[in-house]
Amino acid sequence: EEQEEDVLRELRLFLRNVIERLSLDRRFKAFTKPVDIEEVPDYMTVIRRPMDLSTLLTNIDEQRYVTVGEFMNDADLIWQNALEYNPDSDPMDRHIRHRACALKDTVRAMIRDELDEDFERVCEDVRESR
Ligand SMILES: COC(=O)[C@H](Cc1ccco1)c1ccncc1
Repeated sequence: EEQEEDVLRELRLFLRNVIERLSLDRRFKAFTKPVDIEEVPDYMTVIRRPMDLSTLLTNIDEQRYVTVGEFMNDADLIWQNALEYNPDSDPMDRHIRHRACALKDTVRAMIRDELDEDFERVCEDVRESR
């Protein structure tokens, strides 16, 4: 009902703000758009579920996330894919893995510091009611 739509609207506003702030951080430039499969032709053979910040934003606008947990399942793909596709000891791989771990820690810190646990519980009740 209306109150449920108000909660989901507030969730989308919170998640869009998280994405906006991550996208402004220069460390996370490589994660802002899908990996270019012209530049990296084997990417789709290695990574089954590509994810990036612009796709997360599209998913938010398409109302795919009813809880922060559902959002985190997709957000985690960004850093998990980066660790999986760039596993070598060469400096380039180490650099993108360090940035992927920074992305993971930053998202988790934002949610821990800024998301009210009662609000997330209401979102989970909405998910269970559907
Ligand atoms: C999330 O980004 C990636 O996984 C690509 C993979 C990639 C390899 C070659 C071109 O792109 C990446 C981009 C920048 N620096 C390292 C790796």
